[in-house]
Amino acid sequence: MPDAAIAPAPEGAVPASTAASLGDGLVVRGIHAGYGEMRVLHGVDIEVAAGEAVCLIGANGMGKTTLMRCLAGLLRPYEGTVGFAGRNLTGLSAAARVREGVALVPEGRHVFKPMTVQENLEMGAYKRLWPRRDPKVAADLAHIYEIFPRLKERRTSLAGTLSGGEQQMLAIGRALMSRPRLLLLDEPSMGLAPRVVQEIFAVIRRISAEGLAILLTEQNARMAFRTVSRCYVLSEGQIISEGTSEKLAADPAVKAAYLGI
Ligand SMILES: Nc1ncnc2c1ncn2[C@@H]1O[C@H](COP(=O)(O)OP(=O)(O)OP(=O)(O)O)[C@@H](O)[C@H]1O
Repeated sequence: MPDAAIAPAPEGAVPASTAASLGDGLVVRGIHAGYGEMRVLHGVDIEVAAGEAVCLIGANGMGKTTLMRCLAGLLRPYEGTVGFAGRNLTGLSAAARVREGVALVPEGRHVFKPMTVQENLEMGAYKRLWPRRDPKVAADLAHIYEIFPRLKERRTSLAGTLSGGEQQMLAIGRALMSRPRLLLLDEPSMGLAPRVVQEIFAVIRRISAEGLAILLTEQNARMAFRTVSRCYVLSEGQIISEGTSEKLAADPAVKAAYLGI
């Protein structure tokens, strides 16, 4: 995982007026990104206001994960800017973005399998454990165990022995331990049974109601519409539609492509 600082952003790349108008939110402008010659994103603009829950809907391979990696600082875009809470994050490393309040729950979970559940959660708070232990870490751990009682039961188990749903809960809990102001969730329903997906989305609704801004990606539009207020539709690396969940859920093209109706 690249952790070194990536190229510094051009001065003032996120216009102050735009950043100010979004207050504490996320402002993404003109992101072009890909992998060498393989161009995936072609000028993506999105916004998430403070405390808002937004979904990026898209089928397989449309570039959702590529955008999330650009937002989290794991992939350097060819062009474009990422602003959050009025600050330009474009040139910052992934670790620096965590310090700015942006946490990613990656696609495929990526929990630390040889470590226990509790050790995984503490890893999410590593910036608060060293050089001096933040006394609030214990209270945050208790809060995560209250949200996910199953993780409390399994706190001494190795993460590699958890089910897929439990690993997803752990990945979310680990991200929350950094006390983010924006949570990026990349396809939290992937590979999970419908009952477990319901459980995960109930938690996402709860943490959203507690005031955390959320940007999630999903192929599962039905569940997303019930969870977020606004959505963007990403197709072949471009935003082709956006609006309230209500509006998009009623759009015949969206229904046909993402709801199978
Ligand atoms: N490391 C990589 N190197 C080269 N191409 C990649 C890499 N990662 C992804 N791609 C390609 O980039 C395109 C977009 O992939 P991305 O993972 O962003 O899509 P996605 O919308 O998240 O889809 P999925 O739901 O399958 O994860 C795909 O064609 C994919 O094959």
